[in-house]
Amino acid sequence: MREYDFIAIGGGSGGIATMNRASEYGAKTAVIEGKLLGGTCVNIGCVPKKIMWYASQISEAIHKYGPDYGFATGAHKIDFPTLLKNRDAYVERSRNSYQAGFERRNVDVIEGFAKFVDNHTVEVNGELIRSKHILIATGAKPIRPRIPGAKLGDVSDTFFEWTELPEKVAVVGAGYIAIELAGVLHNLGVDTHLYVRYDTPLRKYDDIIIEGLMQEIEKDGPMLHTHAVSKAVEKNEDGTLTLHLEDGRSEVFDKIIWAIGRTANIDGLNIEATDVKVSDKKFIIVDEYENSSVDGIYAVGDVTGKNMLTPVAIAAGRRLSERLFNNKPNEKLNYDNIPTVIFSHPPIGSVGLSEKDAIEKFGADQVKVYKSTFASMYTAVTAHRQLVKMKLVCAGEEEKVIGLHGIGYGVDEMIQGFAVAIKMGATKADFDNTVAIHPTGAEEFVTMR
Ligand SMILES: Cc1cc2nc3c(=O)[nH]c(=O)nc-3n(C[C@H](O)[C@H](O)[C@H](O)COP(=O)(O)OP(=O)(O)OC[C@H]3O[C@@H](n4cnc5c(N)ncnc54)[C@H](O)[C@@H]3O)c2cc1C
Ligand SMILES: NC(=O)c1ccc[n+]([C@@H]2O[C@H](COP(=O)([O-])OP(=O)(O)OC[C@H]3O[C@@H](n4cnc5c(N)ncnc54)[C@H](O)[C@@H]3O)[C@@H](O)[C@H]2O)c1
Repeated sequence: MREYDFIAIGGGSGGIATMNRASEYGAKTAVIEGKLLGGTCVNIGCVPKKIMWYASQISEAIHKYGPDYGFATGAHKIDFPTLLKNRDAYVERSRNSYQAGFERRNVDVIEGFAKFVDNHTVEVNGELIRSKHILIATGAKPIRPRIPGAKLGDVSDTFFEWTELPEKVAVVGAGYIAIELAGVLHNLGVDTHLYVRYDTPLRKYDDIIIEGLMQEIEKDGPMLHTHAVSKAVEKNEDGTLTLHLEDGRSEVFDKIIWAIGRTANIDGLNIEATDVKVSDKKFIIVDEYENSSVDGIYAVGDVTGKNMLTPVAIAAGRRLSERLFNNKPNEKLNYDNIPTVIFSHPPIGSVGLSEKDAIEKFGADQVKVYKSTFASMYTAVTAHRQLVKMKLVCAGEEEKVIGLHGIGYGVDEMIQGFAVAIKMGATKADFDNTVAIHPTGAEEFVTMR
């Protein structure tokens, strides 16, 4: 039987980062991966998505803004196979880049699906592997609605397998993935319809973001269908799909994408062979130190259901290894003020509390809000003037900045630095004391009155 100090079940963002860090302190480690190293982010998530987003940005620049900058209009049609070839080659290079790091640090890679035998042993390809510490980092997977014909639709995983662009697509959902994929398809010229269950997408976000996104959608698409509850999908003789809603509405599409959330990926893990507790929604229950209910078994990343973002899985895993193998017994990830971006059109960035959450937490008299709306200079000279909307949420007499939100051109690249300031406890006065960079969109965050 092979023996290790620490093994990761799952070679995605969390598993890889955790084992790499542990091995730097001398731990004997292995990453067990059943499919492709790099997991969701590298193969069917952040990376191929961002490349598709860049492609859609280029398309937007050519067709929407280009003509008013003097560039010729006309037949700039996307060559989809070229995009896919270059996207997939980049993904493969990213995946292969892990190998050198593993070799340098002596991390073993075991190809195959792991399943638990007991609290300290897993089985892979018929071989038993024992480890003092075991990390569950098996990620999450997309869910489909429980309605007739749901299987006829795609999910984000299968979206990345498309070899041609359909003419007409329905995207069902109101979160990150729905907004991002609908935006990509719409800007690549696909007739895209977004179906949400309530009034707007992204309902958990600050009002200013929802307002900004709704304005853009109403002005420029994709076509939004609100109060839309899917009832069934039917395949037609010509191969198209009809999406039926509860209220009797229906429409025909070439493809339907479900983007209605993700659930923990623990099927086949034989978690029942351990004493690890899982939540009603099948996420692994962990404490603030990423300990499961069993001594020596931990979980990080999407499988815990906490902030499903790649840098979160990485940061939590690295801190876990610092705690276990570098004598830092109190090391853990602080989940407050995690910045995040939605790669919509225009992009959205957010860190800290929304105005609503801040008022709930501190009371309305303790919260002061600064807002700004202006036309992005990039679009202002064109017929497609696009607004940038920004908000600072401040608390207490000293006006500590506890929330920063924006939607607009370039916002995706603005948020990271401001997140550092917020993490350090910056006040509105600190923002005001920072000299602006002109002409940029970001300068607005330090000049609001
Ligand atoms: C379409 C999409 C776009 C996204 N875009 C972004 C983004 O822009 N920015 C961002 O921060 N996050 C983004 N995310 C989220 C991000 O991909 C995840 O938060 C991140 O990948 C989580 O890492 P993880 O290690 O927890 O799991 P994963 O990366 O999912 O890795 C889990 C791995 O475990 C393997 N596995 C599962 N079971 C077993 C088993 N029994 N034995 C062996 N191996 C097993 C799987 O094959 C997988 O490779 C996106 C997600 C999706 C779906
Ligand atoms: N840019 C990024 O960082 C990025 C991009 C993509 C995904 N992610 C991560 O992946 C996670 C999962 O993304 P997601 O978009 O699948 O989930 P999500 O939780 O962000 O959104 C799911 C949405 O689907 C809606 N919904 C649920 N059931 C529905 C139904 N039956 N019909 C219609 N709508 C329904 C929900 O109201 C919710 O708005 C995100 O929470 C995020 O953490 C991050």
